[in-house]
Amino acid sequence: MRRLDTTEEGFEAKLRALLQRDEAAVAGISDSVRNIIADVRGGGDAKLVELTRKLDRTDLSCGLAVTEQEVEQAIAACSKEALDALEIAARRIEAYHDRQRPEDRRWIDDLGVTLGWRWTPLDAVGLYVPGGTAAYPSSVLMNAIPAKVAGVKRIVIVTPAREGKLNPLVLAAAKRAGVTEIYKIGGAQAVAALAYGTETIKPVDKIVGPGNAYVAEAKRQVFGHVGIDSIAGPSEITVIAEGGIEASHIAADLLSQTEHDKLSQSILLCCSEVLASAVAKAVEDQLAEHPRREIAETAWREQGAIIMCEDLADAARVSNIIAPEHLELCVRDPEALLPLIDHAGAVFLGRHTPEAIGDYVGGPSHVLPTSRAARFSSGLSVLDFVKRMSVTGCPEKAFREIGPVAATLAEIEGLPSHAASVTFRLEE
Ligand SMILES: NC(=O)c1ccc[n+]([C@@H]2O[C@H](COP(=O)([O-])OP(=O)(O)OC[C@H]3O[C@@H](n4cnc5c(N)ncnc54)[C@H](O)[C@@H]3O)[C@@H](O)[C@H]2O)c1
Ligand SMILES: N[C@H](CO)Cc1c[nH]c[nH+]1
Ligand SMILES: [Zn+2]
Repeated sequence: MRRLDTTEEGFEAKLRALLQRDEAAVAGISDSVRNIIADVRGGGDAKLVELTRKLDRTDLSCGLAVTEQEVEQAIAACSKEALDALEIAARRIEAYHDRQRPEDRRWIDDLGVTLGWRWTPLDAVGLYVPGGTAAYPSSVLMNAIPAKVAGVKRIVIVTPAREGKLNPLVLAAAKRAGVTEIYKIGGAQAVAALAYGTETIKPVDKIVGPGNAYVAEAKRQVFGHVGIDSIAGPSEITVIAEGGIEASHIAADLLSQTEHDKLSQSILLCCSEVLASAVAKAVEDQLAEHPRREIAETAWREQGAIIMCEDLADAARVSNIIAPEHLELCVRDPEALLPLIDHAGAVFLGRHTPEAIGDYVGGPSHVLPTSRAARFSSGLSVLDFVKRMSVTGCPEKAFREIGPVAATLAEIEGLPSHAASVTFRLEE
């Protein structure tokens, strides 16, 4: 873990170096991801079976797809408590995303031209649900519900089966959210299969969802051939905390994201030395007992940081440079600080809103931009699953008014058929 102070010399350069984390990691894996994608394009199902045997120790020679019977058996194996929790989360996520449906617009301008736009859903989307070191039923809901609300008809999940097993609640969540196909594949090979198709898996139009560095890099590489959402890679959290907040709570919040991945990043911004030291100690105490210690400790030691700031406004300034996936405002008056925050995937207000609420049950999707992508992109939403088509309609009178403008500009651009398509009609 690094200790920094915003008043020290060269602070911004040191901060930017700290944030450079997965560029370095990606540099090491981008060639192997490229090879995996090429292999799957050339080798189809057989290559998927071979790579899954090697990387996930799972034999898929009997089939890649999860059957309806497997889904029903999985649901029967889930406890009532788990299914009830899933249902409450699903309803809250649906209610939030229902409000995100964009509206069509139509109007007639001064010249009588009909103008507007229509939103239409994508035909087929692929949702990546991580499954390497943990199972993520919550990510099924957070990916699939926005797609369903948008009206996507074909919703395909890929998720790795660790040693042949899928978490039953992952399948229950897929059924609850209206997923149409599920394949037991993960990593870059799953992204390649969704993008280019295989004998069994028809290609999709867009691939969304979080995953580790292999998944994030594969999405980057297939972008253009298919659409993608943001790059939602190894999880991150920044906490702005004020003195007086319980240190063990903040420590748990920081570890809640380092426990995802060795490449995860947790950063505390605070103005109190007493709090900074108490949180550092509480993190060590919690790590000592941590069931995922190797992952959480590596991420905290390699990428974690405590940054001393002059005041809350200074902390907000630093947070905007970090542009974290998740930002907790653990302060007495979070609403007063919120207007100073410009870049974060999701913001959590006040000490009773730990980030884990957002991971499971708050309502917004937890699929969020990482690695500073919150500077230019947003978390997954209904808008990721729809497109906007513009609409223009000229009655003859309006055509005769604006047609000559089009013809003039077409002539200037040296495009005679463009001009003719207008002038022929004007001469009618
Ligand atoms: N940003 C978000 O919205 C968000 C949400 C949930 C989870 N996450 C992140 O998702 C990630 C989940 O990671 P995970 O590893 O548990 O699951 P994962 O499903 O993302 O990755 C597992 C796959 O990685 C591939 N892989 C692993 N090692 C490989 C190697 N050496 N060569 C080639 N391929 C390899 C394998 O194919 C395996 O199936 C974490 O980084 C977590 O922080 C992010
Ligand atoms: N924090 C993750 C997004 O970075 C989402 C998640 C799912 N389960 C637990 N956490
Ligand atoms: Zn999480």
